[in-house]
Amino acid sequence: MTTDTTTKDVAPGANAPGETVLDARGVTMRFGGLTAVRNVNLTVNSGEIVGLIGPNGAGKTTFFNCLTGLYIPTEGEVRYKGQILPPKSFKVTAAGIARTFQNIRLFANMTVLENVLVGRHTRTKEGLWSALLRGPGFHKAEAASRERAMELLAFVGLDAKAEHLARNLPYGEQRKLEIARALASEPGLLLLDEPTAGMNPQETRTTEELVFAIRDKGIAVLVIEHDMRFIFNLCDRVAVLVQGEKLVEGDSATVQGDERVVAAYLGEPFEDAPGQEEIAEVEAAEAHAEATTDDAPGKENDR
Ligand SMILES: Nc1ncnc2c1ncn2[C@@H]1O[C@H](COP(=O)(O)OP(=O)(O)OP(=O)(O)O)[C@@H](O)[C@H]1O
Repeated sequence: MTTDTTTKDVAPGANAPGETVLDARGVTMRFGGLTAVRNVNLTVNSGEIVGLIGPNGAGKTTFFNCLTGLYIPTEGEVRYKGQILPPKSFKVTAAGIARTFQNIRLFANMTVLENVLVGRHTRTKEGLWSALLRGPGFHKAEAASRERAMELLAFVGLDAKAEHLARNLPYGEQRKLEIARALASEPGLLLLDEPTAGMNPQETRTTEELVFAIRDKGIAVLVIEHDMRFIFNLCDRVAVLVQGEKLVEGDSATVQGDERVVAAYLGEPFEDAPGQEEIAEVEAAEAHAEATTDDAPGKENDR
């Protein structure tokens, strides 16, 4: 598979340099008694690839859902290029945010090209009557849409498979098709939810190149991923969510070197973690208790 990542031209939804593309403030999402996301602030600027990492159940996908209108946050607000986002997925897509899903959501029995054409509906101006009557306006718009869809398929390296059924693509290519479909709405911000899940190392590397190429077209990217190598190679900034809260945010080196992040990934407590002195004290107390127990009468019966 060849991914055309050399094209440096600018995408129709491209952002102006220096622009704050996404500004999420104080986002909290509760499900009954469970607070899945708590008071999270996150910005994504033009030209950036930002990573969102955290252990399973940390609230990453819930946060994505709050950004894309799938959930209305219990508290907080989300702005895209300064405008508060409407609380409906299709309106968020029309505003300029596109996403892929953790579990692939393609139309399995449609062709690769048709899947991308579906992704273009928010950018197609032709109305229902024009489509039904199939007038000249419709045919012109349809031809332009096809041309753009084929460009996007070439961009992700799937143009040769345009007429294949989506369900017949290998898993890694289905993930790329999802990205092409998301790009078809001409976004300024692309959210990727675990884009390399289930991929082999070679596919992961081409996905990495593809994300860089998307950034180079002027589209900002926010990506959730469990593959740390992928994240730290790719991202300008990484935010770490743990138990719904943002624990750390910074460049790859800062985040990788933060001992709270290491602790969170190992499932150890990260708040008030004991220092060397406390550990030595506890070990001494345990040794003392053991010695006392060994001397105590009746210890054999206790075992
Ligand atoms: N619709 C929902 N109703 C109730 N609880 C939910 C809902 N969606 C998510 N949760 C809970 O919110 C918490 C965060 O889940 P979420 O899927 O956002 O985590 P995640 O970081 O994306 O995890 P993973 O890495 O495993 O995908 C979990 O405890 C989950 O069970």
